[in-house]
Amino acid sequence: MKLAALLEGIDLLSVHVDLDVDVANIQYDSRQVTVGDVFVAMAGYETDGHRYIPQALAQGAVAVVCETVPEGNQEGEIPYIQVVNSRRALAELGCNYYGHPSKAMTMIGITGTNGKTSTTYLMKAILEQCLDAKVGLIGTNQNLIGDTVLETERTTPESFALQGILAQMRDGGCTHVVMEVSSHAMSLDRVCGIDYAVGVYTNLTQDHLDFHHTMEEYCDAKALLFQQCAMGVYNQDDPWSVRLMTQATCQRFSYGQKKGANLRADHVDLTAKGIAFDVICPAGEVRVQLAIPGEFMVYNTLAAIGAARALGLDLKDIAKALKTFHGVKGRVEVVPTPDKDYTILIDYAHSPDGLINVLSTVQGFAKGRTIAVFGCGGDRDRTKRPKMGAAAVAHCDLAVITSDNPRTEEPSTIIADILPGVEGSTTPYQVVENRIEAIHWAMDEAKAGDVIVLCGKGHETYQEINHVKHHLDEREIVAEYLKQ
Ligand SMILES: CC(=O)N[C@H]1[C@@H](OP(=O)(O)OP(=O)(O)OC[C@H]2O[C@@H](n3ccc(=O)[nH]c3=O)[C@H](O)[C@@H]2O)O[C@H](CO)[C@@H](O)[C@@H]1O[C@H](C)C(=O)N[C@@H](C)C(=O)N[C@H](CCC(=O)O)C(=O)O
Ligand SMILES: Nc1ncnc2c1ncn2[C@@H]1O[C@H](COP(=O)(O)OP(=O)(O)OP(=O)(O)O)[C@@H](O)[C@H]1O
Ligand SMILES: N[C@H](CCC[C@H](N)C(=O)O)C(=O)O
Ligand SMILES: [Mg+2]
Repeated sequence: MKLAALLEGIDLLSVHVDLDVDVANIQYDSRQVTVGDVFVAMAGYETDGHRYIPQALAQGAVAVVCETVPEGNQEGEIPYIQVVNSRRALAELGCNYYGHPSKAMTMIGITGTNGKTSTTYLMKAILEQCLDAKVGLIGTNQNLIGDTVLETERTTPESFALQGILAQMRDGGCTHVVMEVSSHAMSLDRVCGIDYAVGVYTNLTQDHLDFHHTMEEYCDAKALLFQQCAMGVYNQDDPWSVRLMTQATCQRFSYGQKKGANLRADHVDLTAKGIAFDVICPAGEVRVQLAIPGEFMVYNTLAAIGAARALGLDLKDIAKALKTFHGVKGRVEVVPTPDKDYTILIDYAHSPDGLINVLSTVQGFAKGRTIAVFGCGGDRDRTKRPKMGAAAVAHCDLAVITSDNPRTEEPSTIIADILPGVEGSTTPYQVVENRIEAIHWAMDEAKAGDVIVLCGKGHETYQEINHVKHHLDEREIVAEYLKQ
């Protein structure tokens, strides 16, 4: 593809390269550059891509896209294009390179602290059943083209990779894409160039303050989605929704349990086996049943119904589709414990609000004690750690404090950050630093009717320590210990 075609529509400050040159690929990591590529230099949080321009050129880059004039360009021999914002340029290059795949499909973007993954799967099931559509899904657990799985590292991939995935979805026959849009993605322009038919907001509670610094900044990052969609479907019961929608440029459709919501849940019935409620909206009323427990699932279900209604789907068809939904890996997932009189659940709660929600749900139906096994991720928001500790002991009967993904931090330091939130509570707790031993400890401790909730790792089948992912699948740990 010619460089000129790749740059179409992009705001350029200056051009110092032959635009007729053929481009093989686009790279934002110099280490990936091969002959014929364009290298996009981006300033980051760890380092600055502008530093690696010489390396990219040495490896055969035909042009560099950058924000500042490359160092060492005294002779004027570096082929570069200066732009205002490299991250945005990378996204726009991606749109051009792959032929704007998002324009060929109906795009649904879901944002919020908790519930994004759960809601994307609900939405995919609704679209497949109601429209017989082939649906692409992008999110934390995996990317899906219909039923074909693509592994993923990020909740929302970097923009260029994202456009590549969307192209695969378009070429694979998808008519709809449901995707999680993280706040990092909004702040770092990963979804730039995508026009969403529907944007969905679940909720906002503390997480990622290492990156966003304040809740206001975090909210405003998510709010950007509602300047990039035609219809915004939002949780009216969430206190941040007012601020979130202040800057919105889209049409609005609210959901919630309180009066005044455009889509409302009433006569909510919560049991150990799932949820049931009446959905009331201008199009009519229908009883919805879902085989996943938890009041938070009422909200995720409302979010998905709201998005489906925004696309014009029939309310009764939506309810029918939800009846057969079987859940998401690592979200309130039951682990087989044959011959045992206690239950084990795996869940992805990794924020104070996530813990409150899943543990209070379990306390609502557990016949015995609710035993929470949890830790906090390393290299992430430190201020959420004592709050997660306090949330856990307030909503369980026994807390087992352990490691999550320590990343580059000392596990004992992370646990020391959790403990101030736990101390002073009357709920007993035990520290077992090694996660496998912590699970064994909880299983040894469990009595008839108890429910052990393994929190935080959900679908993850690894533990990340010092940049290395070590295999750790909680399903296998339980199964192997039961065999012994
Ligand atoms: C905070 C954050 O999101 N950082 C992302 C950001 O990194 P960065 O800008 O700090 O990059 P950097 O390491 O400083 O490097 C700057 C530039 O120099 C380049 N470079 C670097 C070294 C070199 O030798 N050559 C070179 O060209 C890098 O490729 C990069 O383009 O841009 C990188 C390139 O796309 C991402 O890989 C990186 O994600 C990091 C790894 C990350 O952990 N992100 C997490 C926090 C994240 O995005 N999470 C969200 C939310 C999760 C959720 O709640 O669901 C997600 O969407 O997954
Ligand atoms: N609507 C909700 N409100 C609060 N907590 C929720 C909600 N939905 C799910 N949770 C809890 O949060 C955990 C994470 O849910 P889910 O994976 O759907 O969220 P997410 O927004 O995709 O998270 P991430 O940002 O890490 O990808 C669940 O395992 C559950 O414990
Ligand atoms: N997307 C979230 C996932 C956290 C999962 C949990 N297991 C942890 O490592 O904290 C993050 O990157 O912060
Ligand atoms: Mg997710």
